[in-house]
Amino acid sequence: MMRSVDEHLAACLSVLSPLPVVELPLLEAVGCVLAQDVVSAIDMPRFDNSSMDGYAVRAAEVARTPVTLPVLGDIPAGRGDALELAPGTTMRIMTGAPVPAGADAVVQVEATDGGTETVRIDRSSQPGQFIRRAGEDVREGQTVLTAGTPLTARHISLAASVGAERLSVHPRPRVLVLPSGSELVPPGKALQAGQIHDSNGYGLVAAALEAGAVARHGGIMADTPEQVGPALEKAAAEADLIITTGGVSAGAYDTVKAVLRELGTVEFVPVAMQPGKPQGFGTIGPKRTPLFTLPGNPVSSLLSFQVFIVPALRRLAGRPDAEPPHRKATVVEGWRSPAGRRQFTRCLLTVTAAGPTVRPVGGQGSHLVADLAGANCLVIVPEEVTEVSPGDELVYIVLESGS
Ligand SMILES: Nc1nc2c(c(=O)[nH]1)N[C@H]1C(S)=C(S)[C@@H](COP(=O)(O)OP(=O)(O)OC[C@H]3O[C@@H](n4cnc5c(N)ncnc54)[C@H](O)[C@@H]3O)O[C@H]1N2
Ligand code: MOO
Repeated sequence: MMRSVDEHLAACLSVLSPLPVVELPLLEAVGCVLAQDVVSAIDMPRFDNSSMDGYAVRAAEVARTPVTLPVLGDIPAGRGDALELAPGTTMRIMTGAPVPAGADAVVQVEATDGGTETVRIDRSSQPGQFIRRAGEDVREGQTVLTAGTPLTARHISLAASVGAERLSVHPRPRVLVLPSGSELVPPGKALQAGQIHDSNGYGLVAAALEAGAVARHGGIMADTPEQVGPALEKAAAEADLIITTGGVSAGAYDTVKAVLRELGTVEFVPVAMQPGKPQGFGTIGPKRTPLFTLPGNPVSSLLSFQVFIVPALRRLAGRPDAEPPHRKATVVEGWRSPAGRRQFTRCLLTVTAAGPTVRPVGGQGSHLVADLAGANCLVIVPEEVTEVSPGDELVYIVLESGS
């Protein structure tokens, strides 16, 4: 009995919860989800300060211009001693410097002769002009960032402004990718008869990095229980999520499946999708580390990552579940799809003035990595549809957000 894509995803997500909260220095928290509100201990601006390089004045004293006033000193940014502007005088002041007591406006230098002993002021000023008031941005005790916020540069900048040095966050999930197969050798090594380069290991680590995880290639596992067993146990201790590929269908050397039957609670289920039918998910080891066994075919493994592991990583990282894909495009060239299975068709999405259109890219065999690299979206063909025709409107998933 096959499981639907939605049932399998729900089964995987039901055992996952956000990773325990850690405190991280600001720059390590970028991309993580904030787990605790950030409250400001200070007003911002902290003190009334000038927004222009110029002269601190009493507005009433420069109402009629030109007027010449003595300059009694300089206030650079960072000056901290208590200052008071004597009546009938002025002080030079720089952008960001504290406004002296008694002054209620700043005249920008361009409206003066720029003098340092005395200054001629050519333009009158309103009370409050060019003064940034204490607390007008943030009040002491104000919550500036709320738990649940995915932290971007804007949020890190704000946290730094209020002096937060470390933030409580859900950490980035640590993902370990373990491809299996005695035929695999890493790129860079010469291929002997019967061998192929491991592409899944690299593709999946790249996909996990793109999804915001801390991802690592854990090395190729040959199809022997002596390699697979210890590699999985070690991974269970080190990672927050393990991905294996290969060795899970009906082959005589499907070692991953055989070893996991002994090791954990991993369930192997055919899922009603194409490609990517043979799926496995469960937990292993004392920490109950989640583990996905993805099919070995390279296209199937990357596509399964999109469908099941992207949502799983969101859950671990403390992000809310994404909305199901809903954007639609118009098909310009038809194709066939198997009955009873949800097909994820590699397509080229083109956005024109008339709206988005899609056409299939190359062959749909799950070994065709070149054609996958040429696609930029996956079109979702519902289970009951067997024939896709030009003019049909179908939902699609964009493969890379950055392109
Ligand atoms: N008798 C059956 N045979 C197969 C079935 C089936 O239902 N009955 N399902 C087919 C489907 S669909 C898929 S998908 C694959 C899944 O097989 P495995 O997950 O066990 O993967 P392998 O057999 O180890 O490898 C499949 C294929 O992919 C290549 N491969 C594996 N790992 C990598 C890698 N890291 N980098 C690049 N290429 C890799 C491997 O050489 C094989 O060609 O099973 C079908 N068979
Ligand atoms: O399901 Mo396989 O993933 O079709 O190639």
